[in-house]
Amino acid sequence: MADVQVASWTLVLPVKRLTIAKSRLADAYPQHRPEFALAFAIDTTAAALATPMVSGVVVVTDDPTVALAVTALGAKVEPDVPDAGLNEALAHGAAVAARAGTGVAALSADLPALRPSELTSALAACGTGRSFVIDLPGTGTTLLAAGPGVELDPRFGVGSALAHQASGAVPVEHAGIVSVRRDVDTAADLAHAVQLGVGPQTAEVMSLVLGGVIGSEGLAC
Ligand SMILES: Nc1nc2c(ncn2[C@@H]2O[C@H](COP(=O)(O)OP(=O)(O)OP(=O)(O)O)[C@@H](O)[C@H]2O)c(=O)[nH]1
Ligand SMILES: C=C(OP(=O)(O)O)C(=O)O
Repeated sequence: MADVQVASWTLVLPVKRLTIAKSRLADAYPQHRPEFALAFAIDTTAAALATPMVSGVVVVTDDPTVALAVTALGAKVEPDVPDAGLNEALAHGAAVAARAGTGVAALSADLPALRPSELTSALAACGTGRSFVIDLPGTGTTLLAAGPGVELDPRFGVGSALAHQASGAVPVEHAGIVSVRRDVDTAADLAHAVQLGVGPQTAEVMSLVLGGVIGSEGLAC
């Protein structure tokens, strides 16, 4: 737990257009890749909104299906910055989120196993400055937090764990927050998330896949 805790957080979740999202799942799940991307975003948003320390969620997306689904859950939607990429989208979302006067944290929207209790632990470990959670592979970032009034300064992308550390953000203790660290990029990541226990939308798409034509798409390990 951080020495001085931030009581309330507004989270910023980025979601690409479903037509292009989760391209690394395309080989294993050619028919259900967009459905998985949508399901991950919904399950992540729902878990974030069910976390007591989270007072609001801003989803940055240009995708109308995602926008409709997350609005129904209670999230606010902000449009993407055209052709600017992930960090610009997050910086824009963070500027909007900061109006709440809370801490602001960017959270990957591909955490289908996310548990509110573990997100609570991760946020409780974030200080009043900038903190981040390293993904399970150990090189990326799943959460970047900034206390009230502190600029988020997101540096997501390949090697973002090192980039965030080099920019002065403090890594959060790993123990007990596996669901916050389990982002799903590949079929093997998805198999691991299923083992941890995924949210209802992802479970439903998975059962569609498993009930489909055996051999055309399957649970890769
Ligand atoms: N709004 C927005 N979200 C983005 C953008 N780029 C990535 N994201 C989201 O950021 C999160 C992490 O991105 P990636 O893991 O690279 O996801 P992805 O780009 O869908 O996956 P790949 O196509 O396999 O690289 C996912 O929730 C993406 O939807 C962007 O330019 N704008
Ligand atoms: C965007 C990131 O990675 P990935 O594409 O693996 O989700 C990151 O870890 O900063």
